[in-house]
Amino acid sequence: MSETLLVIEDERLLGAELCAELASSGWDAVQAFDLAEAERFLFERNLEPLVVLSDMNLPDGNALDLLEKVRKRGIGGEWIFLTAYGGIPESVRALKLGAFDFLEKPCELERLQIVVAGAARSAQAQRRLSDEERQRGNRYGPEAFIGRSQAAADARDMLDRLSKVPFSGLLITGETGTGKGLMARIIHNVGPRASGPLIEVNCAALPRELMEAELFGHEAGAFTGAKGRRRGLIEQANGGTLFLDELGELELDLQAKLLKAIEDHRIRRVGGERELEIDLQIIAATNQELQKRVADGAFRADLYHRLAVFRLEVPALRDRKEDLEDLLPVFIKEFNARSGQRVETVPPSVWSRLAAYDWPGNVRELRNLVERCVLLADGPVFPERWLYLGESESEGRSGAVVQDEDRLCLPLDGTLSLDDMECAILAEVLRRNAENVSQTSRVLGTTREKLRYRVQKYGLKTSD
Ligand SMILES: Nc1ncnc2c1ncn2[C@@H]1O[C@H](COP(=O)(O)OP(=O)(O)OP(=O)(O)O)[C@@H](O)[C@H]1O
Repeated sequence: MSETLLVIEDERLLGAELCAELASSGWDAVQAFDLAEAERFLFERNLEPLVVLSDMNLPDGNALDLLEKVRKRGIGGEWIFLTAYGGIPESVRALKLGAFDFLEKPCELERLQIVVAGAARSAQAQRRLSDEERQRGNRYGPEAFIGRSQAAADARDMLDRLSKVPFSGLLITGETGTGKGLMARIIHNVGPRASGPLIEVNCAALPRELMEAELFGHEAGAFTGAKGRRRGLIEQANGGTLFLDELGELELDLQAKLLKAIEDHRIRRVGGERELEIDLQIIAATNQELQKRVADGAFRADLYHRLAVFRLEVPALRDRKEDLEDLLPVFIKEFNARSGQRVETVPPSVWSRLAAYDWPGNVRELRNLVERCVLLADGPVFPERWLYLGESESEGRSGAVVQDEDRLCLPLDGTLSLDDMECAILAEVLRRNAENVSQTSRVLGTTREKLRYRVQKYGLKTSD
């Protein structure tokens, strides 16, 4: 896929010649005529060039000042300076700022190509390193999917197998909070694409009109508000993995575009003319019965079959409660380490209440519960009073959630997690609007998609 190279040159003819020469060797060359324009490309339009080829002295200042700003913002890419005068003091400053090389004007085209190719290799290596660094914190293998149940063991076995085969599509199904996202991260991290990026997208979190540009990217002016060119998430995931969470929420026309991208290994940015080659694996997750949506015509059968060649089904926690015995100590350890607490023992009464509960929010709910209890513990014993398990116990808690006709008061004393608060607010607003999703989303100033996602996440009741 062609990478972007920014030429900053006020001599229009020279700039155009350089762009043409570099475009002939596959670069997507973009020209800025002064520093202000270059700054807009870099800071407002997120151009992300791999290489910048810049004149040193421009009508509105010295390019080293721009390079300094770029470095301060942590923007990568290699810079090559074109200079006729490049005095020693400037060269020293340029090298301190990490300039890649200098080219004297007028420069030979052959030398230009050699220096630019070297800069591109160096910038690509830097990109890989920073991607790896970003992901190092969460590198894990199949053993990170904890649980002693047969279902958890089968899942680990499948994760291991899948990470060894070069699949292009995989579908993970399961209720909210069962660990679908965790599985996707494991497969990426132990598979052959681990050194590439892992890009996660929640298809329910964005309104339809933004989703297409998010996924496929756009060219400048492709639609009202499209300020500059933007690489889409599919393009960003090139060489790695694209994780599409809540795939069932993707609109039908975008499903068709996605299928085409998977089959042709090509995409076109919104408003773009050129096709860009892509090479990535797609992991999709859904907590809906996708087959039923296919039967209802709400989900394309061809995309479903393309992705469901490999399928992983994660059972609900209530169907593998023996996993609690492994999950609970791990989460306690995690939150002890984070908070400096030292919770060590779990009383039998707590164990029996956890085992009797049916966990509608699955492992996520358990993790949130452990976070709350560890943070609020007064000593080494896991505190039973902060369990708040399910509806029967939420009455104790709802004493704290005060309601009257037009307001809802939530305690800020740590007894409710952010998720608990969001759930309480949504449940109450839904109740006041006859459980109607459209009406409730209007009242809350959000989209139906976003609301529906949260309704499913918290298992709330609606009239739909
Ligand atoms: N078997 C497991 N072992 C360890 N941690 C787990 C396990 N299953 C889930 N988790 C943890 O529980 C939390 C919720 O999991 P995750 O986000 O992967 O669920 P999900 O199925 O993708 O949910 P959603 O459908 O709502 O996106 C995460 O913090 C995850 O790391």
